[in-house]
Amino acid sequence: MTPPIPTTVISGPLGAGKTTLVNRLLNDPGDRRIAVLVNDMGEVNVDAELLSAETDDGVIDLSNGCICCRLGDDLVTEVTRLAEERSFDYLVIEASGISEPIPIARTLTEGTDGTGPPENVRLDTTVSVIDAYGFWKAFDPAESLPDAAPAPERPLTEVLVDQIEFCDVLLLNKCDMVPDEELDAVEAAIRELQPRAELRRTTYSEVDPGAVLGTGLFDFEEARRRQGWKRALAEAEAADDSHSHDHGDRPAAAAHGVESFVYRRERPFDADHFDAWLDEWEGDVVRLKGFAWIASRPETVLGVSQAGPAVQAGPIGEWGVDDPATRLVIIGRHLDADAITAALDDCLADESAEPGEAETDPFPREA
Ligand SMILES: Nc1nc2c(ncn2[C@@H]2O[C@H](COP(=O)(O)OP(=O)(O)OP(=O)(O)O)[C@@H](O)[C@H]2O)c(=O)[nH]1
Repeated sequence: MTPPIPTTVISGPLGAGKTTLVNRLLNDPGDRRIAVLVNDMGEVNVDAELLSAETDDGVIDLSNGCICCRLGDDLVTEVTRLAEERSFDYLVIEASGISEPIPIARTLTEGTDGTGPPENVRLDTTVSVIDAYGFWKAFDPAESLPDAAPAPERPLTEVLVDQIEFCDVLLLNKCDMVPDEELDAVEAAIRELQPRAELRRTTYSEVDPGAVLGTGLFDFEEARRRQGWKRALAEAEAADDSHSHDHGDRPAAAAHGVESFVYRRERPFDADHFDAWLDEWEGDVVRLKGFAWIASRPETVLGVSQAGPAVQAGPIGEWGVDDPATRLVIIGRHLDADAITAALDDCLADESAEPGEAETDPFPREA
């Protein structure tokens, strides 16, 4: 059997420099023959046109939908067809700026409901291109985010956080537009969200093709484990402990006002108060994730995930063997950890209150 074709998936927010990177790869593929599958949201695939203007062939257009959701089956069909043609030996997929990388990786490794996984491709590397210049703006409540998001329930900040957290290689692009000091701050924040990926600072996505093609860095099992709540929290807590006891390499983050801490309490929240607190986001929390214990549903583990202003919270299981306890990792810039801790403490349920169902239950809540 012929070996499966290695594939790199490139994600990143709108305008970050993905097409610029793909053009570079097409122009300088080394000894590889590359095909590029481009996903754009509009009916006309602008990216495919920009690319095909520079190269004659090898660019395949998958438009008018998002490959991370609606076009999953099309993605499998198309990569299978391409791989069968064998007129190339490396596949690059450029996702649209609003595509979430996890469903794409899942489609390529597990298939969709309608299809099995494409057998003749192998996910080799996931790359995220992040715009250093636009980074803080995505979290700034004063900035109006582009309202291009086709799925209002999935705000772009949340997609951006996914793109940062789920990648093997992260290109921090547009470094020419940002002073070094500010770049250090952006990099420190990204490192809090994504400690593992190979991070490179780039201008016009200039990178050695070997850094993003054929790296062999994608590890499906590892990627799946990373998505798990327990593991994510355990790692964040370990990092938080090392933070307080041994400063390690974290002064860089602290020096730029980027920090993270873990809020732990063995007392449940009042559901309405906690829900109201989640609404009061003031722009300093970049990311919050973890488990919450809610008085109105004492058996239920409430998973909480906030990316910038976007909050999701809903039941993710029962406490079972674990003693119920709230543990939230909070990452942000210029955070006032004491004030946040005090505000969260104000949301704790009255100790004399009897646990039981609330009349109105604010959870689950979607972003
Ligand atoms: N100054 C500067 N401009 C850049 C850099 N990288 C890309 N650009 C420009 O930013 C714009 C967007 O770049 P693209 O490569 O099209 O971005 P994209 O991520 O493919 O954008 P979408 O397809 O809309 O999601 C273009 O005008 C690029 O020339 C960079 O490092 N510095």
